[in-house]
Amino acid sequence: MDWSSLFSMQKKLDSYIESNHQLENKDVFHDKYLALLVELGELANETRCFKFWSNKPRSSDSVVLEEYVDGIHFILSLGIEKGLYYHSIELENTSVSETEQFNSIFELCVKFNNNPVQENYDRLFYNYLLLGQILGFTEVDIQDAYFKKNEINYERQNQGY
Ligand SMILES: O=c1ccn([C@H]2C[C@H](O)[C@@H](COP(=O)(O)O)O2)c(=O)[nH]1
Repeated sequence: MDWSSLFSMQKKLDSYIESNHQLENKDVFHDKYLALLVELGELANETRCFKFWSNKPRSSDSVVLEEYVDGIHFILSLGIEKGLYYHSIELENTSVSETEQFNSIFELCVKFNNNPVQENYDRLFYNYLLLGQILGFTEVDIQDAYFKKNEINYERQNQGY
């Protein structure tokens, strides 16, 4: 799957948001890093994968997918901040649980924040895509949902969000 169109869409959205908030000269890497951690928490909450104490069902696939692509936005955006790009490689089949994968991704986020180099970015991006696969989404599902959410993000900016 080719991610280049998403990288260029994200670059345009980020520039639009930054100019809308007069942030062109501010380094927002650390805000975006925290935003990604928050999105990961929100996504885990929608899946309820770790809530062994509750019988309530998880949110619908469409709600989980929308939350998932918020994370894609911030991962793309963090790469763009550092001039990094993800070259797609085929995902392995895995029997790792959702909880284990979330915990790995939190760790990979910390590593990338401490040392934002290509190798750490590739591992973070790859493992986030693997999480998508574990959650049952295809890369086409993910890209389609990204396109929709990207448009919603423009609408929100135009409505004074
Ligand atoms: O510089 C930015 C800031 C925000 N978003 C997008 C990513 C998510 O889709 C959405 C998150 O916004 P909240 O719903 O969490 O406010 O905003 C970007 O793409 N780039």
